[in-house]
Amino acid sequence: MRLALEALSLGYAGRMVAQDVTLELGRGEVLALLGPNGAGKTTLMKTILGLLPPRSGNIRLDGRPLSEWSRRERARRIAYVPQAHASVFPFSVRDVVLMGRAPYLGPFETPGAVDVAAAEAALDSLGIAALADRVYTMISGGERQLALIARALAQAPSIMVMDEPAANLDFGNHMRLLSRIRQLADSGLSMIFSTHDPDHAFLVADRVALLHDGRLRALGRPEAVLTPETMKDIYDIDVVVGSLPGSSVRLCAPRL
Ligand SMILES: Nc1ncnc2c1ncn2[C@@H]1O[C@H](COP(=O)(O)OP(=O)(O)OP(=O)(O)O)[C@@H](O)[C@H]1O
Repeated sequence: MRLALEALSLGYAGRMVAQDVTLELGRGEVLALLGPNGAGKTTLMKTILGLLPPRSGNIRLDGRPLSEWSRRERARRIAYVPQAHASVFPFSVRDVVLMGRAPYLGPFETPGAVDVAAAEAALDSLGIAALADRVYTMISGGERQLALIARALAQAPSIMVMDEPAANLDFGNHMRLLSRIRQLADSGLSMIFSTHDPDHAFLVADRVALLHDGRLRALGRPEAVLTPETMKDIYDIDVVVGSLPGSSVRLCAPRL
């Protein structure tokens, strides 16, 4: 098992966000993290990344407690894609992506040919090679999001944790990203991504973890977890779940 959360409690000083979260993530598995605003998705991701200590319980990476991994070792295994932010520093997109190579460089070492090649390959694989020389602060929110995903790919991790990765993307890039997530998983990368859209889970996730009211309310295959009953219970919205004629993919539509 790549990642195991064992009876994990998470939160901030004086504020418990969720308790008793137990789940495992296997090689090449895609896990979608859903839950209402404030349910604790970002908090859970920060805890998995070692940015926030667990309140109790354990996290194991490749069977070894996360607390025993050095920051550098951890960064070679887990990459994080935050929500696109506007950096204040006018780095080129290529340099932002090259930052993903930091865990492989010594303290004063500058990136070499292998690092540049990894950055270029990551940019290429997302179809944004043309952005390489643009200034990160002067591209669109969606382009920044793709650059951050390229940075994570350049890091060559075995697990990628993504906070609403499709939030800023147009419909085309959105669908291309989801299919890229599936391809990367099929090549062995394990993925956790948060989303507010149940259809994202239906499209690419192997399993869904649903956080609500301080608990892991459900964990399982999208079709087992994202039912009209659960959606009503969690979001107080009536939905229909089904497939369009000629398609096997399930979709979730509101009954307004
Ligand atoms: N730095 C912090 N200190 C204290 N409480 C925080 C902090 N950041 C978030 N919280 C609280 O922790 C809870 C979980 O927040 P979190 O950001 O993990 O939710 P989320 O599921 O990612 O929400 P959203 O869907 O709105 O992004 C919320 O009640 C939030 O107010």
